[in-house]
Amino acid sequence: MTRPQEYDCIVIGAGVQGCFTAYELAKRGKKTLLLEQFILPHTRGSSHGQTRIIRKAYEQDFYIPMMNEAYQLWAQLEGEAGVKLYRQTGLLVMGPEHSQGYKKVKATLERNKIPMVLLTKDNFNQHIPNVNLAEGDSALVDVTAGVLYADRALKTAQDQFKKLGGVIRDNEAVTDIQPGPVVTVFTSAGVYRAKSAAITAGAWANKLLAHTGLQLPLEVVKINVCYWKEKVLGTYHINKRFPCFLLTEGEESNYHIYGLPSFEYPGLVKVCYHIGGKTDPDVRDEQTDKSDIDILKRFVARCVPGLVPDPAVVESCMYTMTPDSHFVLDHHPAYNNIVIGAGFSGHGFKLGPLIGKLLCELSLGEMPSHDLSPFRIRRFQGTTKSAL
Ligand SMILES: Cc1cc2nc3c(=O)[nH]c(=O)nc-3n(C[C@H](O)[C@H](O)[C@H](O)COP(=O)(O)OP(=O)(O)OC[C@H]3O[C@@H](n4cnc5c(N)ncnc54)[C@H](O)[C@@H]3O)c2cc1C
Ligand SMILES: O=C(O)[C@@H]1CCCC=N1
Repeated sequence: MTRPQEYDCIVIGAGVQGCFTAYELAKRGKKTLLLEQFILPHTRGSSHGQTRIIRKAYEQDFYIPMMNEAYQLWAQLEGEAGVKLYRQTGLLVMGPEHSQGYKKVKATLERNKIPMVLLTKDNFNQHIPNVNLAEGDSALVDVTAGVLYADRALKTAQDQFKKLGGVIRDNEAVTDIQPGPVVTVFTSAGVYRAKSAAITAGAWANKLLAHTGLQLPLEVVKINVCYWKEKVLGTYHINKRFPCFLLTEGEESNYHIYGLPSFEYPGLVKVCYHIGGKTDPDVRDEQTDKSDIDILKRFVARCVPGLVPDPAVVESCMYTMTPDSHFVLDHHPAYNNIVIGAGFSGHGFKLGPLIGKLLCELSLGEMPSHDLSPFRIRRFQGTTKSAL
């Protein structure tokens, strides 16, 4: 029998969080193995596709220092790799003026002195043509927000990791984890041992954690990623400075609608619903709920009149939700040398480089460089299942 290969750290799952965790560990000189169940690149998890929104418009203050550093880390990676990963578009935030969500986002931006433009009913269409602001809604623009080139970002993180000597083994599913002072990881193709392991398995987190006797209160949902055709080509194009947009709340569940300008597919604008039907990641496509598409059709017809109100393309992606929609970034409660990055709740991409840095710090037993109390497992007291 061949001896297990030895590493400083094994990262399980090569989505955005695993790629950046592995890259940070390699930057710190650690011999690192990144394991991925599918052949890379793939479209079965949560990190695929060409675009993601980056923004500071959050309801909670604690994301602001994290986002400040995330922007710096994205720029640093662009410089190191000589690749463009971010394009500024601004994010239009719309919602009823006195609603909780809208007020909270506006207050967070104001309190933290984030560049922002408040739009009025009268000047709204000068700035944002071809969009109907709903009756009673207010609007603001988070100026530094924009688009991240998601697939390109993943490839860049993987390439930089490999340049630093990191090893990626794809098409190799982890089948068991044996915790201990040295962690042993069994895959479909071999056995590996390391001083520490990072579990960044996205929608499969609980399946992996079951091997360590832990279950987190995570719910996996399938998101229908919808693209809508412009009636006149270019109306909502990124080059015409059409921004990303987000609805905080409003009539008919509008809280959950967001969009990006056209450019990734010619003539198509991405407009999606932030809620999906429950699914199992191994049989994602058995979830066929399309009730979100009816909500989106009505929104598009009413508020984005330059689009055909029927989706031209529908792709699939998954969110892994926590009960409070904040992430899990923590040590395993029973095994300090296993760290967990999970439950990114549909908004973790923009923070990928920082999450990689934080999981790396946790793996190395260092004090994390941001306050991780909102992301601790113990906040779920009573809802985690442990067989330990
Ligand atoms: C439609 C959509 C739109 C989004 N929009 C935004 C946005 O605008 N802005 C933003 O910031 N975020 C956004 N997000 C959220 C963001 O994309 C996710 O939070 C992020 O991609 C999660 O990354 P991850 O690495 O945790 O998961 P994943 O990308 O799913 O990575 C986990 C990996 O682990 C692998 N794996 C699992 N089990 C095993 C195993 N046993 N062995 C080996 N490998 C395994 C999987 O195959 C997978 O590749 C969006 C998500 C979706 C779906
Ligand atoms: O994280 C984000 O910025 C976006 C916003 C809307 C829903 C999904 N992700």
